Amino acid sequence: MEFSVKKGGTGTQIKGSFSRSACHMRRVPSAGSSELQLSPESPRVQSDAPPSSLHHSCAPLTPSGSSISLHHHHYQWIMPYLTQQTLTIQTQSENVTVVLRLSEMMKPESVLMHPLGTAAAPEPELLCIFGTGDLGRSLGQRLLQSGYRVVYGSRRPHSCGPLPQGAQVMSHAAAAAQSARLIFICIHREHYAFLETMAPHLEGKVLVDISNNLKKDMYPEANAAYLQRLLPDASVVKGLNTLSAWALQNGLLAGKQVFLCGDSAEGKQAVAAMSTKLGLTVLDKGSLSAARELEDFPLQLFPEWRLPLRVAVGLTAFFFFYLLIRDVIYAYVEQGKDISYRITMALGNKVFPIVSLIMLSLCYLPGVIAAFLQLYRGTKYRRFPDWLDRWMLCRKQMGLIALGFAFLHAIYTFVISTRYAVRHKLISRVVDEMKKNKTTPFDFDNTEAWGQDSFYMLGILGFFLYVLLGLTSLPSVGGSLSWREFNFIQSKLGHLTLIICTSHGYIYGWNKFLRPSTYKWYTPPGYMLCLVVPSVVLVLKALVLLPCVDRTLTRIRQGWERTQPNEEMVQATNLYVW
Ligand SMILES: NC(=O)C1=CN([C@@H]2O[C@H](COP(=O)(O)OP(=O)(O)OC[C@H]3O[C@@H](n4cnc5c(N)ncnc54)[C@H](OP(=O)(O)O)[C@@H]3O)[C@@H](O)[C@H]2O)C=CC1
Ligand SMILES: [Fe+3]
Repeated sequence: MEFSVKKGGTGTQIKGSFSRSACHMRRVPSAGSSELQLSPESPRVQSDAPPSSLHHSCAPLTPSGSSISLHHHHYQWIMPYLTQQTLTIQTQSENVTVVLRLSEMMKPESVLMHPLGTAAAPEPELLCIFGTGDLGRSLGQRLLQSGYRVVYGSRRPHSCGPLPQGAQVMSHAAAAAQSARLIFICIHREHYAFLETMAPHLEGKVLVDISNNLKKDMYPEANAAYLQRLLPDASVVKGLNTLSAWALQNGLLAGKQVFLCGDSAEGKQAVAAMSTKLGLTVLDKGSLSAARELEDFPLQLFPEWRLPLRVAVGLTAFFFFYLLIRDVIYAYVEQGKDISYRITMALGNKVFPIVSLIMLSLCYLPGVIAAFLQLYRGTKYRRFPDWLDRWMLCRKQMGLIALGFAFLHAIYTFVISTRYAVRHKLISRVVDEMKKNKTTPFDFDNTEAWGQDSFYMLGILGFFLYVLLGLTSLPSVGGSLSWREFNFIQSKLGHLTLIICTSHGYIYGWNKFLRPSTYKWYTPPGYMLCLVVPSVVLVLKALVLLPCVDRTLTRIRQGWERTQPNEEMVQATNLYVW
């Protein structure tokens, strides 16, 4: 922050320093130059607190009046020291511009030196809250801590229970009659009706509707719209309803995003300014007609996770029962063996990688479907079908669930060979071989060794890339990457991960594909089934990457259209363009 002071005067100069608790200024005999420079010790002061110390260098004052450019936060702080001076204080921030122009030339001897405490600081803004319930109390406490004055409107001002220290409480009408322009309605919607009787008191006020409902579509109109209908002369702003009393009380607000909507721009601006002071980040959602959308937000339960979770649960259930029948029940029925102990570990370690690989490929499938759709239509200016849109929007969640399953697979793989059943099988095999008097019980199969080593290598590499993809999908990591870097990792490395993991699956079954015993009850094994989707995705992706296809697709994505739209088509297309 830079300060420059130009002060009218005849060779007068001021030397001084400002600090939080004191101000020192003194006149210094003219040194002959013409400007007074104020240069703060810390060049960038962004906080609410005034600069801890501003040392002003000496310089004489010019005859043109004085001006100091300050951040508006410092304006209140510096004011007491500048009373009755010929000073222009200009503070510029997004929405505050304060210009004080005092008529006379600055007379340094008239600078009042007094501690900050005794200065006539402007009174903090008064805010009103209707309702002394959980939310009302927590909100009031937070507002008081942020430097506001708070007055409550209550049905029972004398018996409404403990309220935050420093707040006043009175009847609704008396509270509304106070100077507060913003009134927070912290009352359940069912009780709004009484507010209609108070219409004259609430005329011109900004009413902040924070209410939520217990479920969607409980009422024919949004709560805020209902409030506006009851009180047409007030400006209703819907917002802050995604906050909870608990978060307000515990101060967990910094950077939290809140939504606002309302028909009065001034009303919204006032609520936004207050919210910013509370440390919240405000997002304007437009007019009051968006109120229903805002009221539905707190009722949502992981909306973007719903589809991926359903897919994951569906696939897990399907493959679990499929493998249960093929492995455990088949062995019991056909061979009379009870291997049900495999349900817990062996079956799990088959289901998890299968679901993981299918879900990973489902992250990349919508991308290639979209590419083919654009190629088929010859334009990018037509909306994708809704199902494809929704699918594309939850790719990140699909990927993270796939990563979770891959983690489980990795952990299971570590312990699977240490199990009793495996050790027992191994030892019995050795003993059997010895009993049969074989001289070389441990024939070394080079191909088998190659196959297993490659299988593990691909598994480890695939898992590493999986984790890398997962990490870059975190907002804090992804945010630090450029778009090209992010795209490289999520697209190029993503497809590489898919290739490696699919190869891992192929190598697992490389010598089993043609064996008739693999197809128990004429069903293919799980790992074969799970290779279908990734293989299809990779083949389609390879087709998209063919130079002739890629060229056309790139042109389409740059805005080229195969057919010039005639008027009729434009009309039809307009329905799809977004
Ligand atoms: N609690 C939370 O975390 C959140 C709550 N909200 C919303 O805030 C609103 C208030 O919630 P909350 O504070 O939890 O609820 P409470 O039940 O704790 O408080 C509601 C307050 O409304 C007043 N009230 C009750 N009945 C009537 C009536 N018949 N006429 C007039 N006033 C009445 C009372 O205050 P008095 O006795 O002083 O008149 C009462 O304390 C609700 O709409 C809720 O959806 C929104 C986000 C989070
Ligand atoms: Fe594996």
